[in-house]
Amino acid sequence: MNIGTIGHVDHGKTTLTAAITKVLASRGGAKFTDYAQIDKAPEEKARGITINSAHVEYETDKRHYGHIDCPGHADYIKNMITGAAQMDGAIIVVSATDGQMPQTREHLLLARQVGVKKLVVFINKVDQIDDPEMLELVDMEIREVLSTYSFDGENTPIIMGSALAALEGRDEHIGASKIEELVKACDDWLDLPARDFDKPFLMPIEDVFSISGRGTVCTGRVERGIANKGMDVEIVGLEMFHKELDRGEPGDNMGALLRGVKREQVRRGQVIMAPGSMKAVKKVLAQIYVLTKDEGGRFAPFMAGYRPQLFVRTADITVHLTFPEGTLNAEEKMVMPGDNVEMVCDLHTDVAAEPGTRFTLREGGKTIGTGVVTKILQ
Ligand SMILES: Nc1nc2c(ncn2[C@@H]2O[C@H](COP(=O)(O)OP(=O)(O)OP(=O)(O)O)[C@@H](O)[C@H]2O)c(=O)[nH]1
Ligand SMILES: [Mg+2]
Repeated sequence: MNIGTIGHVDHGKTTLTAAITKVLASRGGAKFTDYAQIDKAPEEKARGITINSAHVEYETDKRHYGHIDCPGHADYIKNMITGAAQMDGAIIVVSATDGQMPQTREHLLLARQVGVKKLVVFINKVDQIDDPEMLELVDMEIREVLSTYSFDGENTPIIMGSALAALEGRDEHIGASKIEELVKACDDWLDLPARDFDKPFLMPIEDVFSISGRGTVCTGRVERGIANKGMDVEIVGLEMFHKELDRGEPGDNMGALLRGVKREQVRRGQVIMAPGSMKAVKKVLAQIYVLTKDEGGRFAPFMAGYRPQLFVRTADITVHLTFPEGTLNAEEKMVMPGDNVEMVCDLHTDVAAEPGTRFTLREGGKTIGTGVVTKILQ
C-alpha cells in the first residue's frame, strides 16, 4: 500500500517519516532512514515535471508500505496532481503549536480530489504543549476540517505525539509508543486499494488495422481489468458490440479483433472497455498544475478562454479552459506559471473519463500543465 506524509510546512512530515523507519527498524520492519537522507531526496522526472520526493519502505505485522515524503509544498501539489507517486492513503501531520494551517487544508482538499478516501492524523510537537485543553482544541478543530473536506471527521484516528522525541529515542510515552499507535492506526483504518486486476476492463486504442475477411483489430496496452475471449465490450462513442478478445491483463500489449466493426468507426484515442464502466464526457472540472518556465512550461500567464491540447491516454483533444461559475473577476483573472488552479475543461470531442482521470496539457509541442479530473459536468 502506498501512503505519504502531507501537511503544512515545518509541521514535522520529514521528522515523522524518519521516526517511523527508526521505530519499525527496531523490530526488523524497516531500514532506518535518517532525516538528512530523506530530505536530500533525489530529483525525479515525472512527465517532464521535476518532483523532489523521497520514498521509504516499511513493514508492519499486517502490510508492506511504500511511503512518500516531499520536501516542499509545491512538490506535494505536483505529486498529487500528476500522481507521480500515487497515495492510497495519507498521514496528515499537524503541529500542536499551530493547529491546522492553510497548507493543511490545501493538502486535504487535494488528497480528496485525487481520490484518497481515508487519512490518519498525527498531531505533532506535543512536547511543546503543557496545556491539555490546547490539545483538545486542536483535536476538535482538525475533526471539523476533515469533515469540511468530506473525510470522516468523527471516526478518523488522531494520534498525538512527538516525532522528534521518537527520532531521538527519548520520552517513550510521546515518542516511540505513539509511532507504534500511528502505524497500527494506518493498518486498521486505511483500506487497501482495489487492484488493477479487479477493476473493470479498459484499454486505450493506440492503433487500428483492418484484416480483410476478418474484421477490425485495435491494439493498445491494457490499463486495468481483464479481457476474456468472447466477452462483451463497449467502445466509447460507439454502441455495444459482441466481440472476441483473447485474455488480456493490465500491462499487456494486445490486439483485439472486433468483428462487425468497421475500420472507420474506431480511432486512436477511444477506449475499449467493460460495458458501462466509464462514460464519454464533454465537460469536466479539473485541478490543474501549470508548469513554470524552468519546468519547460509557459513564460507568460493565461486567462479564461485559453485553448491548449489535452492529452489523456492515447487521445489528443482541443480543450477550452474557463473558471468555475462564481469565480470572482473571472474576466481578468490570470493563471501564472507555477499555479495550482481549478478550471472547467470544455472538450472539442468527447472522451472516456471519470473523477481521478489524469491528463496533460500541451501547446506547441511542449507540456504546459498537468491535471486531474475532479468532477464530470457533462
Ligand atoms: N519540538 C519539536 N520539534 C519538532 C518535532 N518534530 C519536528 N520538529 C522540528 O520541526 C522542524 C520542522 O520539521 P520537518 O520534519 O523538517 O518538517 P516538514 O513538515 O518536513 O517541513 P517541510 O518539508 O519543509 O514542509 C524541525 O526543526 C524539526 O526538528 C517535535 O515533535 N517536537
Ligand atoms: Mg519535509
